[in-house]
Amino acid sequence: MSRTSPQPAGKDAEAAAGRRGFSRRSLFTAAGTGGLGLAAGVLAGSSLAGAREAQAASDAVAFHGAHQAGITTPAQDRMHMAAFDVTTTDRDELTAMLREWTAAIEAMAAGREIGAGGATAGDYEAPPEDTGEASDLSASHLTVTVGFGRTLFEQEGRDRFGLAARRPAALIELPHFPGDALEESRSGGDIIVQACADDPQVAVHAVRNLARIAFGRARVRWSQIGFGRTSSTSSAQTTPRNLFGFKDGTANLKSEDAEALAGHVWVSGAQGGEAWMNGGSYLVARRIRMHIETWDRTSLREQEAVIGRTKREGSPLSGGKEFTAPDFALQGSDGPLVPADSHVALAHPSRNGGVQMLRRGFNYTDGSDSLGRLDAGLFFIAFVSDPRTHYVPMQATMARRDALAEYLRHTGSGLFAVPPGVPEGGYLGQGLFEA
Ligand SMILES: C=CC1=C(C)c2cc3[nH]c(cc4nc(cc5[nH]c(cc1n2)c(C)c5CCC(=O)O)C(CCC(=O)O)=C4C)c(C)c3C=C
Ligand SMILES: [Fe+2]
Repeated sequence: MSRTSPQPAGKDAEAAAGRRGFSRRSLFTAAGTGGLGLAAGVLAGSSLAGAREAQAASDAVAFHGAHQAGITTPAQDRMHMAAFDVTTTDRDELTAMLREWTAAIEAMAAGREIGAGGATAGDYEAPPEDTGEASDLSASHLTVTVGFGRTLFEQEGRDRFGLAARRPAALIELPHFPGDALEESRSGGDIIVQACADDPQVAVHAVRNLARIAFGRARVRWSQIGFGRTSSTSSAQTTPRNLFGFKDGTANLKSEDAEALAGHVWVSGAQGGEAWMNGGSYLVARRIRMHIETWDRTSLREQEAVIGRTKREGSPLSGGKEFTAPDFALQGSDGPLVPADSHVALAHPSRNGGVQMLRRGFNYTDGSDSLGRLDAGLFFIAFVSDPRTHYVPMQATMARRDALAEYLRHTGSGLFAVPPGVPEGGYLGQGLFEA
């Protein structure tokens, strides 16, 4: 459909630029220097445009690859995670949506507006293809990671999309753990979307636009915004702190450790299972409310004993510096220097059959409750090669024995199969639907 309303000068030129896929930031900057007509001219040829394009590209994370971005990508500062329930019963509509999502994610990750018309250069009588609130922002290291929940494959005995036989055995229903206070409205979902960026508006824009594209085929079941990373996933990053004030992520798996990632994060043919998951991973999400006010009335001695590390440096209580390995055998006058029921003692690989996980969680705050207590905590995210061996046993032990458990309440939960990365011309989950 062609435009029927009067257009501002230069609009056609802008539309042409849009169809080439303009970078959000370069268009904004150029427009700011003297109107859209000039913007088109600048885009067409000046070195300024080239510089801006380069700048936008410099904080873009590659979308295509063997694995999806947003797993080993250095953890960004902000997150918006959304779980979707699929509302269509038509498999072709579902795959069409995944194709449209793939194109949209590819554009947003590169710092471009979605679609040929973007936010302003499309059909004047139709809703824009991009909502526009990120139009003057750079890519901000946006990554969007997509996974599939158990209910996509089978729900209440129904094989909804002819996928039941393709559900990986590792995509289990997580068991109930002691102390769980899970809320249905914060748990589960057919599809998960994890959008991470260094600018909150870019992450929120990504989820909002995917929800808009999904209209009539899927709807948001729950979503969570996280505002501060609680882990480092690269040895180049400093260790951040969680809302209890402790360094979190010290002993995390790092993206530089390819061997550990191969063993503990990526699904491989060697494990057997569904071939469409090779190169993928499993995302465990737990919304863990932290009893902030109780913690804040707890002595520093007790806080450190609960974690098993010092608050200032994050060093193990057995001595050394932040990255010194804890010595669980070293005794003090009252028993082990790192208490046996401390979080670190119970989570350490030596106590869990050698398993490790890639933690990628975020702090969250959702205001205060009716008693004036902060509704805040850790939105725990971990990527593992098999949740049956790499998450369930550890969580079961912690729920029963971890001194930290007294200060926590798990209120949301989800487990999702994250397929491998998308090759050029492919779409998210293609191997599941087309093999
Ligand atoms: C089941 C897995 C885990 C949950 C759930 C979990 C929740 C949780 N953790 C902290 C704070 C810290 N965790 C730390 C280390 C740590 N935690 C887990 C696993 C879970 N944590 C692991 C595997 C590890 C690493 C253990 C090791 O190898 O030494 C630390 C210490 C610093 C660090 O290494 O990251 C802190 C602090 C909170 C507050 C929390 C729930 C809200
Ligand atoms: Fe932990």
